[in-house]
Amino acid sequence: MSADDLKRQAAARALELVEPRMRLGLGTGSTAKHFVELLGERVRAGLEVTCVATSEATQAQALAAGIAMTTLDAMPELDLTVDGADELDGELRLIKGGGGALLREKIVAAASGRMVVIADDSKRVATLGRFPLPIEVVPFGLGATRLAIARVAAAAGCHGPLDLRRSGDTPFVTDGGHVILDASFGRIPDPPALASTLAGVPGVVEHGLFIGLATAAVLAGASGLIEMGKL
Ligand SMILES: O=C[C@H](O)[C@H](O)[C@H](O)COP(=O)(O)O
Repeated sequence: MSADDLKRQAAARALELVEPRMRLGLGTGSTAKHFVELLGERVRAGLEVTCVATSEATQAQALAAGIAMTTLDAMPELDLTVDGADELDGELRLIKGGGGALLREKIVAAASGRMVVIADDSKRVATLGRFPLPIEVVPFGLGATRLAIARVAAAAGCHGPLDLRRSGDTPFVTDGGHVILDASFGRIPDPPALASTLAGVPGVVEHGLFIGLATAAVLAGASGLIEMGKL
């Protein structure tokens, strides 16, 4: 079975959690894309839900699928968000932002009563950090912000290059107009400590550590689905 088949299986399991009239957050990435596709099929068959997207890409996909979309301004509380992840550990702590959507994803997850992660089981790690941690920063003062991040990260036991993400010949720009530093730490010994110290660096808009946000996960692997937390 391909990784894409596994992602779809995880998405299909999460779809079972959706009930009529729910307020949903829709994630971003190749796994969340399956969820939006499957949700669209249910909506076209008569299911009523209202959704908020975590990126312009997901917004466009959802609208094309016929899903009713709104904003967190009109609907500031959501019942359930279903989203992918780049890594998750045994405590449902995540690294997100491989697709650059971490800021909106975190805002939407924080506005949701539940956040369910869907992924293939290759995303499960013992210690976060193998996947480079995306850190969204404002372009102004990038050099100074990068140095400050390196210093606070070292104090939290994290060392490694902070690479400006590129899209071809130019820096990758997020939906919010910011840029991303991908931090190749290898391992993050204390994710909550790093998360809080990064949040205090001027110029850092958000980082891809999601701590205490995911309430459950569905991981699809060759031997079936593994569920973590309370679905
Ligand atoms: O910014 C992107 C998101 O955090 C994605 O949810 C994450 O990168 C996982 O994406 P995928 O399902 O494509 O592996």
